[in-house]
Amino acid sequence: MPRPVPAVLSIAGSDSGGGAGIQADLKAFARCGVHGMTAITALTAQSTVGVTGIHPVPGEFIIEQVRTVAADIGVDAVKIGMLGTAETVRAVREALGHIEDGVPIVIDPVMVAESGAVLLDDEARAAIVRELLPLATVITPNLPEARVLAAGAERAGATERGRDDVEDLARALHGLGPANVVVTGGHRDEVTDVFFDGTSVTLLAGERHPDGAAHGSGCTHSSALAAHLALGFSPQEAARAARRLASEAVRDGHRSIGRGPGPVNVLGVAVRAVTPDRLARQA
Ligand SMILES: Nc1ncnc2c1ncn2[C@@H]1O[C@H](COP(=O)(O)OP(=O)(O)OP(=O)(O)O)[C@@H](O)[C@H]1O
Ligand SMILES: Cc1ncc(COP(=O)(O)O)c(N)n1
Repeated sequence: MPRPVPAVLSIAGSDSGGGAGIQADLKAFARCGVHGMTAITALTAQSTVGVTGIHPVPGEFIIEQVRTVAADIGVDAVKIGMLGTAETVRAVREALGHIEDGVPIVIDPVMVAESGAVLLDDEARAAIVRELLPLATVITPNLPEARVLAAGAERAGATERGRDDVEDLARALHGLGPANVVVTGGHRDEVTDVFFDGTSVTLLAGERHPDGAAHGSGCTHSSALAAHLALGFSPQEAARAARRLASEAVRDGHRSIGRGPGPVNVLGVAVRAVTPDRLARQA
């Protein structure tokens, strides 16, 4: 029987502070109207201020999480976030073997948390480039992540271009194998996402919300993008929708939750908490 709504799988880390990682992914999936599922790669003890510990999930158990949901529910799109170690990258590569060919895969090459904590070691970065990027329908690095990945591409002789032009970065990253590249704009003044499909560059512009809260913006963006692919949108349409949703989530973000960069709020536009006071006023 066909699924009543698409089912989207996040293979990513847990943020105990609830701002990024799988916690952000599930909220973004709910906002997009798809059924969200998770295969957790690592537990982080994390707040808005920093990460005090990382507990990787054994590779075999990452594979088991994916195999179990794929066998029963099925998967219409995959989003891959924090991986952390090369062993995890290899396990995720193997886990993808349990998902049908042709299912869209969105990879957000998470390297550093908004708070500055390092979430990916050097060996894992090389493994992502080698084992996962060629399988991606879309990759969604932010500007610093794009620079790091493109530097690897230059060493491999894939590009001779200047590294600081964002369009050139997107082209260089396309050379690493993904079908489409979005370099997200959160780290640039004009906050324009740059989309490249191997033929042409499209600039995805929108409003900038300098006073918003952006912890989890990248996770929200890549999950919304995967959800829109599962809903049948083209990669470019999905990237445009994801940019809009992430931007609204930053605008509605909670700056006063925690002492560091506050979490995005992707459900803020749609949901109002019912408090005893509000309920009494309505009665
Ligand atoms: N201040 C902002 N105003 C509007 N949109 C924003 C803002 N900051 C980020 N975005 C949007 O959010 C999405 C994620 O971009 P960003 O570059 O922040 O990702 P990221 O750095 O990977 O996020 P994270 O901080 O979660 O790792 C993009 O579509 C981007 O345009
Ligand atoms: C588990 C996990 N995954 C991803 C991020 C990146 O998100 P951000 O850069 O917004 O902190 C994070 N902080 N934690």
